[in-house]
Amino acid sequence: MAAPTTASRFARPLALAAAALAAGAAYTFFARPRPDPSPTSYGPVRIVATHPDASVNGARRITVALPATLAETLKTTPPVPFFFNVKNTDLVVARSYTPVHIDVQNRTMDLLVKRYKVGETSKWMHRRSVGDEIEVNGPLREWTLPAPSELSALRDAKDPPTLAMIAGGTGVTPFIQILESALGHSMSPDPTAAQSRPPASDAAAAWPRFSLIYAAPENDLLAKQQLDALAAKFPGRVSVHYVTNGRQALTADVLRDALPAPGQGMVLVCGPDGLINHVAGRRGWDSQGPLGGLLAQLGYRANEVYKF
Ligand SMILES: Cc1cc2nc3c(=O)[nH]c(=O)nc-3n(C[C@H](O)[C@H](O)[C@H](O)COP(=O)(O)OP(=O)(O)OC[C@H]3O[C@@H](n4cnc5c(N)ncnc54)[C@H](O)[C@@H]3O)c2cc1C
Repeated sequence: MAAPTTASRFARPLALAAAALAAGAAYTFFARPRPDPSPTSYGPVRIVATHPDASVNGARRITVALPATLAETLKTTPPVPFFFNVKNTDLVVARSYTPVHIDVQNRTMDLLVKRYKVGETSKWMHRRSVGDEIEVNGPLREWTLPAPSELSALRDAKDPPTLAMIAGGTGVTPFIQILESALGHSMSPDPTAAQSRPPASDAAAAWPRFSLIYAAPENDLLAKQQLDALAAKFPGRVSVHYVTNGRQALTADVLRDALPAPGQGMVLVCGPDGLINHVAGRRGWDSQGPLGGLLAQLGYRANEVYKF
């Protein structure tokens, strides 16, 4: 047999090396396990259900399976409210969504996503199907709800303090999350998920009373059935007031009736800019801005109010 030439002697090892490199690169791109989602990195979660919200035309409840590490984080009743960023991989933009139900037994969480006609990511989310993976980053927090005992504004409170929440549109989602966490009551429409929320153990549970004012058109009230069920289950502890005939119907009288008096609670406001301006004055880009609007007229102080 003829001795191999120098070229053919190197050809085989080079080919093997090239194949090994290619395999390594393929492993890096396709086979290496991607990290679970965390506050510092995006990771994949799989959609296991997606259904229209019963009360809103144009909103979907999207249930995703939680990877083990994320399920552990959320099982220990993390401080609320928290949200996840979801990457729209068609446009390489991200939008934030607030989980409205965590199921610890089945290791899932529900996002409630309203579809905006001119919104790209909400429409993209509505087009996702069961089995699709989405990239999420979280849980993230801009602010953490304190217990009443942590608030200097409540030092002279005479009544059991009330946590009041004023929401417009999808601004209700952090409040649904706070209520589920505080009361250990499932906010899933699925009755089999009723016992799957861990008992509340964080600052939210320390609030004796909750009052939610929810402003949105009648056919735009997200999770209305769950909110009504909550008010029925906890009479005296939870009250829900709907304002369905426009922002102008959110008057000082409506607020006076539904809110704790100044010094007797805390008021959270979340929704479109117009609603926040009307109720509590303009929020700064990276600050709360001065308290204004109806709450200032009614005598609340800035340290009793938080604007999302
Ligand atoms: C911390 C946080 C939590 C959020 N949680 C949720 C949630 O649980 N469910 C949910 O559906 N959305 C939530 N949002 C809003 C969400 O992140 C997106 O802004 C929304 O889905 C629209 O994105 P888009 O790309 O489809 O539309 P965009 O192109 O961003 O906007 C489309 C149009 O919708 C208007 N718009 C966007 N968001 C709102 C809003 N919240 N209220 C009124 N008008 C709005 C915009 O002004 C614009 O005219 C949250 C936002 C933040 C910052």
